[in-house]
Amino acid sequence: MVREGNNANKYNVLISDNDGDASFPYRIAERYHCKGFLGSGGSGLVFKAWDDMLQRMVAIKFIRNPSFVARQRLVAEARALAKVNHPSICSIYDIGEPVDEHSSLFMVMELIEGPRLAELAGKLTTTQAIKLIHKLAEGVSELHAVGLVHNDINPGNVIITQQGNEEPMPTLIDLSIAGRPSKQSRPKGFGVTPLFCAPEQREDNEIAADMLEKVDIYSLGALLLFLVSGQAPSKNPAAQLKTIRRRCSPPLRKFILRCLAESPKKRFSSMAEVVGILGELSYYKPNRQPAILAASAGVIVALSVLVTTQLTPSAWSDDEDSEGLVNQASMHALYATQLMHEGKGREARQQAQKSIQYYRQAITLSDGQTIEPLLRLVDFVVTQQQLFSQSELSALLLDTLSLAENINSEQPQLAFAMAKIYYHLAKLHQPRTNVYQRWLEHAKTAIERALSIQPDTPHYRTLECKIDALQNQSSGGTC
Ligand SMILES: Nc1ncnc2c1ncn2[C@@H]1O[C@H](COP(=O)(O)OP(=O)(O)OP(=O)(O)O)[C@@H](O)[C@H]1O
Repeated sequence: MVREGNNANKYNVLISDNDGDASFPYRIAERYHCKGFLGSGGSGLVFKAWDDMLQRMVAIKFIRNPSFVARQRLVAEARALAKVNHPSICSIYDIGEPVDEHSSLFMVMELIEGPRLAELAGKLTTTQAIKLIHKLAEGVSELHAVGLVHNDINPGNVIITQQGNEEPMPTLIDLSIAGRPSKQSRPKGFGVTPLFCAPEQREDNEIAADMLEKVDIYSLGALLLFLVSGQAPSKNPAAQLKTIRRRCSPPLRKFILRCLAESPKKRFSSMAEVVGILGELSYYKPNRQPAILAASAGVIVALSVLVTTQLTPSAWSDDEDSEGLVNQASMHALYATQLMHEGKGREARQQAQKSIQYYRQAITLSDGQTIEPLLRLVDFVVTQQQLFSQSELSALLLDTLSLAENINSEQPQLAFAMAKIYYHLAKLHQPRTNVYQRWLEHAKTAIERALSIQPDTPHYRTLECKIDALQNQSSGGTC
């Protein structure tokens, strides 16, 4: 059967249900062979193809109606994709020139095959949902770090892949309306998906430059709500969340509501902050808390008051396992974030210190059997710029490094954890200082060690690229 409808375009391309019969809408470089139609959006038609030269399957995006503006948009999308290297953001391979007068530009990218996030709504456990959105947030945070905002994160733009027993990996596609925060004209209402876009994206007023990233924060919160409840956000997400109390702990509810705040100013300050909190939430297990805590399922403050007044690290450390200690650390970390948001910096700092204390105990107790507490401590410390000075953060990382050095293990994860510590130590120091260069060299050696044991681990590759980028930056080049 041949279908046209939604996919009709200037070239009257006919797309067959039988993958083998599909053909590209216009002629492109001969090395690419059409292997089927993947999908279409407002401006593009995407096909699966075989790249004869590099002997691999790829996805190719064609312009639906080639015009000067459409070509500019494709180039802008390609450039946006080229700026980021993260497993949660679709990789770009090339952008090709027209081959004759009836042809146009085309974009060659990584082929991502799997279900859309939309198909998983309501089917994952809460922890799986948090972990998935955590990975996605890491990718979006990389986008923000290079000055881009996605603008249209929705369940149709995230494809889930899974290799063997590894955890599912979400990949964000379609950066066609990704914009720079500094840009004057934003893609107002253009192409965005109404149920998942921020309220300000539906209005006519210009969004202030410092608020542009908040639209992605809103959409990520909306995706998480969608995954745990099976429903898109309604006008009253607080009421919606109450109906799924059993699946949604008080800190998670609070997190989602803050992402979905009507006013962008009330949302989290940055995607990096969102990444940090999702990391904590993925470890938070309400059923591991004492009954009295579970019963006080009101707000995180109630939980935290109990934490601070009734529990001391030493009281817990005697009979607590490493996982329990990490859970305690997460609670204090979440509370620290809450206090910081309320402007209570001193109390927030105390909670952050408690969290660090618990993480340290967990690292000692786990004795190298799991590297998770070490990585989580590093991730927590480096997101605390508001609470600790640069020299304090540096001292905390050095302290963590000595804990890591005491672990006697050949695990690649340990090398990865150490690479991460060295990388952040370098980031805390001024470029071109001797100590900066030394940390970077150590980071490079450690990540190479991890990669020599487990070469195809995406997050090892991502860190390697970040280290290379820092090295290039200090020598004036780019990654
Ligand atoms: N890298 C990829 N791998 C596999 N399938 C893809 C890939 N990129 C896009 N697709 C498929 O093609 C469809 C259309 O892609 P996309 O949404 O990027 O097009 P678009 O026209 O730029 O979107 P819009 O203009 O609506 O923002 C997607 O919904 C998806 O099904």
